[in-house]
Amino acid sequence: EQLPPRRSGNYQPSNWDFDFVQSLQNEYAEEKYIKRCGVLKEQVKMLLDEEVKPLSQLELINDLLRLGVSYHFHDKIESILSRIYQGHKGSRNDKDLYATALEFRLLRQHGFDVSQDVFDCFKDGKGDFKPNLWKDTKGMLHLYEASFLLNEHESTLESAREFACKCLEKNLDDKGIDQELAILVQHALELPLHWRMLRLEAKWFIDIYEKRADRNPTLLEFAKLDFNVVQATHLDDLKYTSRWWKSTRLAENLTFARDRLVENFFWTIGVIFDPQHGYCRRMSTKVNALITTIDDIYDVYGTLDELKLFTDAVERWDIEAIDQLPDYMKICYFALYNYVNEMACNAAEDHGIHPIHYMKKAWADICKTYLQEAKWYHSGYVPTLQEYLENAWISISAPVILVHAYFFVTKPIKKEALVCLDKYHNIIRCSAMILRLADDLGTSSDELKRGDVPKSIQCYMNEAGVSEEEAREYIKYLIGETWKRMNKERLANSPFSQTFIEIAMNLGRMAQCMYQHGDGHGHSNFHTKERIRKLLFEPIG
Ligand SMILES: CC1(C)[C@@H]2CC[C@@]1(C)[C@@H](OP(=O)([O-])OP(=O)([O-])[O-])C2
Ligand SMILES: [Mg+2]
Ligand SMILES: [Mg+2]
Ligand SMILES: [Mg+2]
Ligand SMILES: [Mg+2]
Ligand SMILES: [Mg+2]
Repeated sequence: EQLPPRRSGNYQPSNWDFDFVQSLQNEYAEEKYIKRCGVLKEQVKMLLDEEVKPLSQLELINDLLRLGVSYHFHDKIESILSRIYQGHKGSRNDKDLYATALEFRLLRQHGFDVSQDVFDCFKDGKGDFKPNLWKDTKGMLHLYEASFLLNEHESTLESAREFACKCLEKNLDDKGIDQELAILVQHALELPLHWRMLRLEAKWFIDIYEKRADRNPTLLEFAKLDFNVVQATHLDDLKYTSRWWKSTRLAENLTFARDRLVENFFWTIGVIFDPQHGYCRRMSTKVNALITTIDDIYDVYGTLDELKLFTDAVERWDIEAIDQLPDYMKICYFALYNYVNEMACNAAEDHGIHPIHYMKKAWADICKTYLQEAKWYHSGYVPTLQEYLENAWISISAPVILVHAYFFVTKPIKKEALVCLDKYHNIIRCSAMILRLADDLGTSSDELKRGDVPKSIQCYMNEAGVSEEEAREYIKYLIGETWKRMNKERLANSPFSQTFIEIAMNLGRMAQCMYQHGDGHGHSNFHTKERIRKLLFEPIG
């Protein structure tokens, strides 16, 4: 019978074509720069050794973190923070607000479970923060940033965030505010440091640091050179994935789907920028590209009957299932089956653990949630927010992304971690929820225009009878609530490595960055193009 007209995502062709990507050059891969970087790194290491005052040590560590070079000194930073943590544990806090907040944030950020009670000395008899603190803009700024490291039920940090927000917004209006501080305050109020994409933050902060009167010239040169050397590594990874994407021929055969190789790679920069993890970026880009294509088959192009066939084929994970599929699905299923099996083989270890079980389960799980959304769409059913989210934290693809990333960065694989992968451990659920909520804030307007399942915003509007503006505020509130749970996961003794936990948290950060100004992925907008140019195509001068 006459097929219903297929929807379209009205997606534009890719901003960057294959030849452009392959033509990109970056001189910072040359030996002379690598050597210079090594010399500067040793000099910066001595800076760390020479600092003896705890506050100076913390300030230097904070600069290293924000400049994006702390990954070079991970062990040294850990030992300095551990000594500070042990030294101040249980003793009465005699530092000013700025030092207290800076120490609290750095310790929590590195997994030290320092208590929120360190802030009690800044509260009055009624338990509120002392009003005379609001003039201390620098202290307020660091209290604000520290408050985002809170776990659930930490009321002191909740009130710290509210108090600091109010004071900082008021101080911004104050003509007398120090201009350098005002820039830091504006940046913080836009998005707290804890939620920011690390590479973008490094690029931004290097510019700020360059203008600081107390900058250390060696550290500045090192930060700029390291940023460029890392960028050269990323460019090699991008070129590899671009050749792979062309070889799949998915973009030319499935023209209804998003052709977003560079954006799919850009996600991996946000997830894991460390130069040594190029393999993870290359493989994760393949996963992202497959997800993007399959997501569009379910969201845009497939009829319900076709989608049931595809879902069944993925659940069976059997190349024979390809015969039951329509031609356009055959191409995609063949690519999924081959590339995932290939990645599983490469990740397989000798002690009899084969990743394919976990990888194919993740794909079956996501396709089932995709099918559920398609059924809701085609029946016109509007789920409650709860019903929608129980399905959508999986359909946003974070479990697929993180299960695969686990095998790309973990050697040897730990058996107890595999159980946590299989049942999607909390750190995966929190990361997925943040990605979902941020994605809906950024993409749901366009998705609804072309036709898609009602997203979290629309489900909440329908259920609570509120305006879109109020629903969006509520979704942002839920992102904040989810971060509290994710912060706790960092401190809990999880079966996962710090690297994997950072990957999960960075996926949430990347989502908030990608969708900060609307849909940065599908209709890659000005901000995404700018960010990709700054991070991937343009060395720091
Ligand atoms: C990498 C991703 C997070 C994943 C594939 C592309 C995305 C940007 C997003 O695409 P979207 O169509 O917005 O997902 P959904 O809303 O259809 O679940 C889902
Ligand atoms: Mg296209
Ligand atoms: Mg592209
Ligand atoms: Mg979609
Ligand atoms: Mg979808
Ligand atoms: Mg979306």
